[in-house]
Amino acid sequence: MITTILIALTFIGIALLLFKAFIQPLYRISFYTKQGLKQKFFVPFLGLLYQMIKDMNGKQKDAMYTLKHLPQNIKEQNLDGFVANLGSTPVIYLLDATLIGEFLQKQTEYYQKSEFATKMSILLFGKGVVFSEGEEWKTKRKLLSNTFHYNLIQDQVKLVLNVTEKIFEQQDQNSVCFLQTVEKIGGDVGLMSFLGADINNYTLFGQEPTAGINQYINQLMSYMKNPLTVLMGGYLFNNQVRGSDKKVKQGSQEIKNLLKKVVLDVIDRTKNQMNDGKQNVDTSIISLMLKNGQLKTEEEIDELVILTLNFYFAAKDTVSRLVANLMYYIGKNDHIYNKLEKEILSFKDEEINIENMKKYNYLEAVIKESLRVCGPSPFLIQRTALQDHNLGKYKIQKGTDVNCVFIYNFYNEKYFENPFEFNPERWLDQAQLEKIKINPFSYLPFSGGSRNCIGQYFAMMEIKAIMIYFMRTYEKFQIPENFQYHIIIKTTIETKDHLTCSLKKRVK
Ligand code: HEM
Repeated sequence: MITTILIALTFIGIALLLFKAFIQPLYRISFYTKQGLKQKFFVPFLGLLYQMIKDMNGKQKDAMYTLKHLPQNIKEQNLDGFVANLGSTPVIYLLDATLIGEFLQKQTEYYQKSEFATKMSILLFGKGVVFSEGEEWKTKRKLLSNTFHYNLIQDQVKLVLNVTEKIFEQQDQNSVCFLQTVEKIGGDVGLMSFLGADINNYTLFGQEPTAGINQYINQLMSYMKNPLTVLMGGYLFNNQVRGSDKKVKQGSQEIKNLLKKVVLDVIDRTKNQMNDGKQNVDTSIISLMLKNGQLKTEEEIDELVILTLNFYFAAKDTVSRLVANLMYYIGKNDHIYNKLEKEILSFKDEEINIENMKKYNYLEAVIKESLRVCGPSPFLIQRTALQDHNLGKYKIQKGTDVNCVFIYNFYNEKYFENPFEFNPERWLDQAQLEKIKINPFSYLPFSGGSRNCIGQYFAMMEIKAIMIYFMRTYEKFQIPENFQYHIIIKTTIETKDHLTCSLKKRVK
């Protein structure tokens, strides 16, 4: 009897698995193939992710290899998009720039960030602005936009330069890891500009906070990769079943506790300064919120802690990946390095401020080219359709996931001549610029529409300040011969080994 029940249960289990792995996703995908979208990269449960993992671990050593090479095949050059799966959900990957543009305009009305992409982050760190939707997102975005006003960014250049100098000085000059150094700069600058606080006056897990957070992220990444975690979604975490579930939760709580301490200290300091009649003591969000009569309740303070975390990760991870990759490309292309060095040194006696930064045309071109070739955001955080609607000529069903594959256009001959070449000149050449401008949605390293990157101007200023400081301070570095440029996916796109070089200061 028991054997019969067991056999029956096994059959039901297998049938359910086959249904979830093949029948349901393929049936839902057929709704889109019938409308003319190609089915690509269908793999039970993993979909396109499988191709990226294969590219990352295969001889290509580049998680983005297939997506970058898609438009090389002439038949694939003018695709609207393709449909794959993630779990049993169909995912439409938009390729055509005009369709991407339309999606970005419609994103807040018809979509929200997918549960798959956001669930764990929300459980650990809350929503903040990045994972909020609807009215809640609008309120937070409006509040944050105050801190990104042009005048405020202008005031932050000095802060970025001071932090950059301090952190480069702290490194062992015989072995400077660009990614880790800029991660520290990005994180510190993010918190100082946002909160007006120096996080280095505190400790986390018995070490300096940036190191503590990095240690936690590594632990979190192995936790997320665990097959049981993947299979059970948030269930194990919610019920705190394993030791690792508890450890991951405790870690996130300690990070939040640390930031709450920082926030409370800054609130006290700012209130005291305000009472002393020092108006506009600083331009941090805390001053702005206090002036607006906010930050009176525990809830408001907790929400600010979460916003701070959003900010910290957005500022730390993106800018550091970009600068580390930029260093690799200029390091291996002498003519580009020399031209950049010449431009930066030609202004070496001028103050570094936002106005003077406008003169560095070649630097701007190098950054734009880095964002194209090796930027940290080749696509969006996945979205889920909230209702049936039309996108271009396609009918999109509620529950379908959609993503924009920006990198497809970055590597498309239609917009970028010789797209595999790292060529900053293209951003200074009128004919090539015309080609890029054929479609305003072909180049969106910071995304577009109302949910574009709120920190994009801040990021550009920060990258410029770091690069100007670096080139004024150090002589040309050599990329170690054994360095492998192996692109992987972690929290964003980064290299497996981190470029680490010996640096020599210029003689003044
Ligand atoms: C090279 C640097 C950066 C790149 C390439 C970049 C790119 C992006 C992209 C593509 C998005 C849209 C994500 C999505 O909707 O799925 C985004 C959103 C966001 N970024 Fe950035 N980012 C950079 C730096 C920064 C910095 C320095 C900050 C803060 C100081 C920041 C703060 C944010 C925030 C808060 C959002 C969410 C906006 C919202 O949902 O309304 N980013 N970023």
